[in-house]
Amino acid sequence: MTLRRACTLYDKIWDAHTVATDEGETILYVDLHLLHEVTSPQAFAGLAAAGRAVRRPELALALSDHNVPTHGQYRGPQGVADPAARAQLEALAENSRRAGIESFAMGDPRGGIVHVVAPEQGRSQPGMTIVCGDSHTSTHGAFGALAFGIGTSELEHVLATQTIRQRKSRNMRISVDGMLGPHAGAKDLALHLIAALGVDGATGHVIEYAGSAVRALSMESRMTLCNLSIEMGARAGLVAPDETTFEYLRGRPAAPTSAAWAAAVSCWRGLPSDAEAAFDREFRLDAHDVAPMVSWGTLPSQVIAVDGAVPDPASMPTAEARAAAARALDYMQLTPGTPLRDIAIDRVFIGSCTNSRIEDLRIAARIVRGRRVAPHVRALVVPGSGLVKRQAEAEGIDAVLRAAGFDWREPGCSMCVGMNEDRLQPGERCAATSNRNFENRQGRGGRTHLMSPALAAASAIVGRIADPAALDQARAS
Ligand SMILES: CC(C)[C@H](C(=O)O)[C@@H](O)C(=O)O
Ligand code: SF4
Repeated sequence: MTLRRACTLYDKIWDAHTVATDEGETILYVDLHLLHEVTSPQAFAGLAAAGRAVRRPELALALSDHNVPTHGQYRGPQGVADPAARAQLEALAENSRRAGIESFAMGDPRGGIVHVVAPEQGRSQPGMTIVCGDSHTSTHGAFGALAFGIGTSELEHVLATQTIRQRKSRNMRISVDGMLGPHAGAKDLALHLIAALGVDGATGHVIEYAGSAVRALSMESRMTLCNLSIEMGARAGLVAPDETTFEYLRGRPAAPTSAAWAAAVSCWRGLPSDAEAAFDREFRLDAHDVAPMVSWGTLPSQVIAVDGAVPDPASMPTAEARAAAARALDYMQLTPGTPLRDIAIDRVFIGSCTNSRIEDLRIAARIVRGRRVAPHVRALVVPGSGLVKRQAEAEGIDAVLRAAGFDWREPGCSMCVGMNEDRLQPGERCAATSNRNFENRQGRGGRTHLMSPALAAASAIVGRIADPAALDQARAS
């Protein structure tokens, strides 16, 4: 009898992709290389300067997402006013054309945010190694893939060799059991975890999310959860593949078909961590304890339940936390003790690779149906891809949102990062479904409150930070 070491999902993917080891580092084979226009131009330029070719163009996919305007995309890069943005978009189109890398042009309905499009096309699959010059590459871990962000010089190396040099991380399991409450979802779970662990809480670790509450999540929700792993410092976040994963992938353009599908599924079934596998760290959470969450500060860990009040920096446990909270409150122009529900907002942004998939838009539409956005609020919905947009339009979601007063746009990163013209004005306060509430991120002087699509939709209607329960009460009275 041979005794096999009990392995985690992470171990299995790591071992299967190890090409060589060298002085404590491992050369991993890369199955999928995702590219976008902001971090790739220098890598292609470096490659060209070195006279090297792209080794496996068929294992890459390039998307224009950060800089694209959210209207008139059919005009292509020529329609982009900002010359620096236009140059990056043109470079991506030209570089991928030359290298033979699949790329969806601006305005192609298959285009959109790279972390929405690759799963939607069936390119992100269980057991893969996936890299991209973007921190939120962790999103693809929802498929049971090892997916992480890389820097521009690494990007050039992947283009040239289809491998990446890595040091293995520690492995942490976060087990969430029980049922999430009616208005709490994957976003609230992720924000709760970031608050509990801190923005550096998972540094040096690859997280595996497990437990009955995680198993019960849809693929869209698993992507939201894995997306935010990076905001607690993790190298990557994974969910073991299961029937939910296979059902999502079945029939997608790049998914295997017929006999190859059966073979792939049978291989994917062997990926989950062995029952006896040991993790370097374990963290457990009861899903009942997760409330709808809202950020009050300028870090994704500075969050509290929506029925709470702005905390007092003096109540923080360390001098560092007190200083960070005081600075955050100054930037956010908030006073300790103010109930979150009393905070008026100017803007609402429903979008980003965290929350712009069809499930997110369905939730928003369900909440705003038959209601109106508060008169002082400007609200924006940016679907994550052209196909999400189409699907939403087929379901009448756009009509519901437009009737309520939301602006319905074309796909891209948009106001998540303010690299196109969708930005907050100085001092504006925004309820946002994105993942980072850093100073100036959504526009210079802009103030971001992170929350779920359900809360952002409810906040748009009330004109203040709100949860859907507040709307139910208003309707009943
Ligand atoms: C532009 C890009 C490098 C950046 C990232 O890596 O995350 C962006 O996507 C972000 O969300 O801040
Ligand atoms: S949507 Fe936001 S977080 Fe996601 S890749 Fe774009 S800028 Fe980064």
